[in-house]
Amino acid sequence: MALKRVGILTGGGDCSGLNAVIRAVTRTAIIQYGAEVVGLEDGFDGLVFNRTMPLTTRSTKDILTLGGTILGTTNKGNPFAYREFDDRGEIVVRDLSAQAMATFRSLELDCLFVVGGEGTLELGYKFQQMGMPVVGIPKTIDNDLFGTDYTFGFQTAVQVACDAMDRLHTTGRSHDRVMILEVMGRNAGWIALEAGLAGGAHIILIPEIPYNLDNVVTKIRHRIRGKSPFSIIMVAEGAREEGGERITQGTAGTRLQGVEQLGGIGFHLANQIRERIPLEVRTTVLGHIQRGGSPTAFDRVLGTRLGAAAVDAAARGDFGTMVALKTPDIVLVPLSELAGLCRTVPVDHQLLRAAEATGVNLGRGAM
Ligand SMILES: Nc1ncnc2c1ncn2[C@@H]1O[C@H](COP(=O)(O)OP(=O)(O)OP(=O)(O)O)[C@@H](O)[C@H]1O
Ligand SMILES: O=P(O)(O)OC[C@H]1O[C@](O)(CO)[C@@H](O)[C@@H]1O
Ligand SMILES: [Mg+2]
Repeated sequence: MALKRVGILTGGGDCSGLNAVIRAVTRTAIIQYGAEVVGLEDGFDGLVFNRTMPLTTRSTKDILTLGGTILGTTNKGNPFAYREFDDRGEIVVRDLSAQAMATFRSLELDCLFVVGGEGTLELGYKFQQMGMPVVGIPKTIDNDLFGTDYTFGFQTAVQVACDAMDRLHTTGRSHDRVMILEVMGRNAGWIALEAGLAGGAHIILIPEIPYNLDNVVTKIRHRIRGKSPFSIIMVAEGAREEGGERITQGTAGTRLQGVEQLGGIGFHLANQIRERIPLEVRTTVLGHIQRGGSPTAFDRVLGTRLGAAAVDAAARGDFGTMVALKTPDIVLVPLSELAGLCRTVPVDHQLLRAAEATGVNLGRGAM
């Protein structure tokens, strides 16, 4: 189909590479199809409240290397259950999806490119079912989307976490300490696992494998008896002890989201370990540093490939799909196959085998 006017929004937590995607969509739509491109601001809020910005080759010319998203984003603001404070300070929940559909029609868009993780893409799928032509583009540092080898943003987050590990190694070794690094990932351990392997962690704890504390302590004691007494532990924010609960910071600050904010396992683990070993224990929480800053070359290339392929898919009329990396190709996956699913690390994954084969303790089984 001829593309005249297309829209794009970015939703969920930001990550590196979002601007590479925005640039690729904009340039492909203009250069290949002569279309106009409309940016929706702050995720689906832009669609609900008609907040837009024109995107051109000029306005996107210096953003390939830029972190964040020039469109803005939010991990709140579900238009199907929009939470706001009323005059009395009480939370009211309203369905604003019809308002979003009305904006879409008034903007005379041929389609909407929805760049997001599983939460944002589920919303995209709901709008697709209401008649909006949607093409999804998989984003998230968590790498927890089915259907794609990798989401963009993940490799950059892993690189940042790996750099942090390298630095913790030198200080940990110098002081003979146990150094714990807590990383993001929500309910998936991908960042912890890949960055832990890349950074030579001695212990990696992920949500998919509740850890046995005795096991962890045994590994540390084993190292204390050896020639390198220090230990480096990588722990995912969603990790928990066998029989224990995930540790959270309560609900998000504004109370408008209701989603649990994870974090705190690094300090909890430090307290658990400290009592049982003769070394000092220190915790570093990497936090949003993983999401900020310039994307790695891999994420710039992946974002550019996905953005270009998404526009080609729209021009063919392939709506209700997500563009995805199936190495070495970019393929299309139906949004219906992804909705509501979260891809966690399978407990028999080869990455786990490689970790244990090389002596990394995963909080389970032998050292
Ligand atoms: N299961 C769900 N069903 C419908 N809407 C959801 C669901 N989970 C989250 N949302 C909404 O989707 C939006 C973003 O969700 P979420 O925070 O999960 O981001 P995401 O797109 O998955 O990206 P990331 O996980 O990288 O932050 C928010 O508006 C949130 O309210
Ligand atoms: O930006 P916020 O609201 O603190 O969200 C943090 C969450 O978002 C992510 O960075 C991306 O989904 C998770 O890894 C993390 O749990
Ligand atoms: Mg998500």
